[in-house]
Amino acid sequence: MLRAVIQTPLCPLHRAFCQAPGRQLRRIPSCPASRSPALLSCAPWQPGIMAANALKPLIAVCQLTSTPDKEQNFASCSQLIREAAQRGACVVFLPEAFDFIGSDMQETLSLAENLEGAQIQRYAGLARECGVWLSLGGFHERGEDWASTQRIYNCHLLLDPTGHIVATYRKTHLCDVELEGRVSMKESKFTNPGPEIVPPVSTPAGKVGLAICYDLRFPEISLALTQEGAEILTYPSAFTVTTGSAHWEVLLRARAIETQCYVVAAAQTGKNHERRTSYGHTMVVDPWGSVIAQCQEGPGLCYAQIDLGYLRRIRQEMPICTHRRADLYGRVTVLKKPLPP
Ligand SMILES: O=C(O)CNC(=O)[C@H](CS)NC(=O)CCC(=O)C(=O)O
Repeated sequence: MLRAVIQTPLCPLHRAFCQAPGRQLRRIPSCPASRSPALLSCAPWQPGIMAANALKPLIAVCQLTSTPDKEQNFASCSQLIREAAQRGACVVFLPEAFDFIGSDMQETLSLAENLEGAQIQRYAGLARECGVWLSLGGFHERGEDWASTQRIYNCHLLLDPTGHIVATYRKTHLCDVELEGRVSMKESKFTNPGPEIVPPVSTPAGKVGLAICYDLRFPEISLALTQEGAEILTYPSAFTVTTGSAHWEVLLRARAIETQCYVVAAAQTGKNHERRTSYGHTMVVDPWGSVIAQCQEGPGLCYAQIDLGYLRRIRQEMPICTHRRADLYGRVTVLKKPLPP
């Protein structure tokens, strides 16, 4: 029983309960993380659980309904980040377009800022104040070439608890998709593709590989990041309802299973503006492919504990990375200097 408790990613409520000496671990029905059957079992508190929890850092994943109103979006994000920090999360993940979702291309371009702008400054302040790492998925960034291209980048930033930007990844696969009568997206009309894949970054939860939304459909990038040492793959997203209901969970679990990484996917949910609704289903998948946390409908948070011991055991017991046949199909890696297209 103790074993089951130690291996179970406990939500912060469970964790708090579990750490109280002599208490029973109980299901808390209002907790969105308590979906998996393992979380519903009762177990007596035992010494050692606290130590085991300390080795399994807690992460928080945010689900939002961004609109064109930047102030309102910041207020929503900061509330979630504060709540996550209070519950003890060390890394907080925000979805693609956490800053805003414009109602048309012109509005999107006019609301975009550069990395030195007020928006990122405010998030740096929040990271410092709360003492957390922040994964800011999909910031609408006016890059250095803004004046000449009049296009932005879709930029995923990682901030450390001092508010420093420790990594920036600019979305490399742009979503140009036309499903007649249902979905129409032409991201390349207002976005430049990122020039490179960024090596994973060490955080207290593990080594984080950065990607964004539509990148999820390209297993090559997840494999390249894993071969560079990633333990946690991140896909901050704003999936459509049509494609999300068909593909979202399958793709996330497939990426987790084939790379043996944790997969963290913060998502937009609900009605962003008159003509846009996002799929939601923010989730965390473990390296075995189990969904260990998931948000309900609407804005909110879910939590998971990252157990790198569990990840290592899976990779040891099923060492797929040593079974690759690079002699047959080549090797996918992060190229320091990408080849010209
Ligand atoms: O444009 C913004 O403001 C924020 N960015 C997005 O919403 C992006 C580009 S349009 N959306 C996707 O990539 C959806 C992918 C998707 O739905 C799929 O792969 O099925």
